[in-house]
Amino acid sequence: MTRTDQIFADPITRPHDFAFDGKVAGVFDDMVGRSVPYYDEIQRMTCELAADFAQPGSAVYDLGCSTGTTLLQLHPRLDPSIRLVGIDNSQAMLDQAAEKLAPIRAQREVDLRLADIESTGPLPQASVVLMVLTLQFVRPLHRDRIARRIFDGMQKNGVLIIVEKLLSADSTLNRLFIDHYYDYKRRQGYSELEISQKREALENVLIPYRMEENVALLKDAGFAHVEDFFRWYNFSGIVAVKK
Ligand SMILES: Nc1ncnc2c1ncn2[C@@H]1O[C@H](C[S@+](CC[C@H]([NH3+])C(=O)[O-])CC(=O)[O-])[C@@H](O)[C@H]1O
Ligand SMILES: O=C(O)C(=O)Cc1ccccc1
Repeated sequence: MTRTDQIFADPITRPHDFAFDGKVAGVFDDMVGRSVPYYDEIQRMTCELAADFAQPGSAVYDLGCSTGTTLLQLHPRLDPSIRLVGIDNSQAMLDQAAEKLAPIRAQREVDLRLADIESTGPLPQASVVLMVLTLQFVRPLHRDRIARRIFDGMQKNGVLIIVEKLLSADSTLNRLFIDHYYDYKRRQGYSELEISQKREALENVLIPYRMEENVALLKDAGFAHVEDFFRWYNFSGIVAVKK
């Protein structure tokens, strides 16, 4: 059961970096639903595309699976021979995911693993790998290696789907996109204090790339075709196909 996000509602006396701890995990579905424009539609599109490319007998990996929202929505669209693997480095998130995914475990193999994406090994039998709002939390130094490792282990005709917050290459547009994004947060009921305290907490941990940097990252890793399938100001969805 998810509660309303009040994490940044009161003044914070000792500022600290944003962490996916127990407090955040308990309100995460409300937080992400009110903080990411078109979150439900992004989930739907991600699941549609994942189902298009998921091959029977293969595995679908969700890196940074959080509370298991994507895996749960994916389940009814996939052949029962397909194994679901959720990876996250927050035990509190995985506890929420285990609860949410319990009902489907009788029908399919679901593996939830506590691991750091920056140091996990190859992902065997992957036809689809998802990173929905996760790559942006990986330290830039590690992003190339992770993309290459995902590509190397992936089956032919497989896909990597990433959803990312973006930086605009143009400073004026960048400011305007962020202004419109904060207007969106206000419409979702977040106060000025909540918006500014969360911005500060995320500053060193959520590091957005420009669209061109993400495309180059995926192409350099080996993906033959890279295409954006979603865009709302500074949020994007990108699908990368291995031929
Ligand atoms: N190095 C890492 N290794 C493993 N997990 C990590 C790492 N860094 C961050 N995470 C995990 O990645 C997730 C990012 S949230 C994903 C939303 C979800 N995909 C959704 O579609 O609802 C995005 C957001 O909150 O904006 C968190 O659960 C972290 O614990
Ligand atoms: O709130 C933000 O600024 C975001 O980019 C989305 C988000 C959602 C949940 C946790 C961290 C960031």
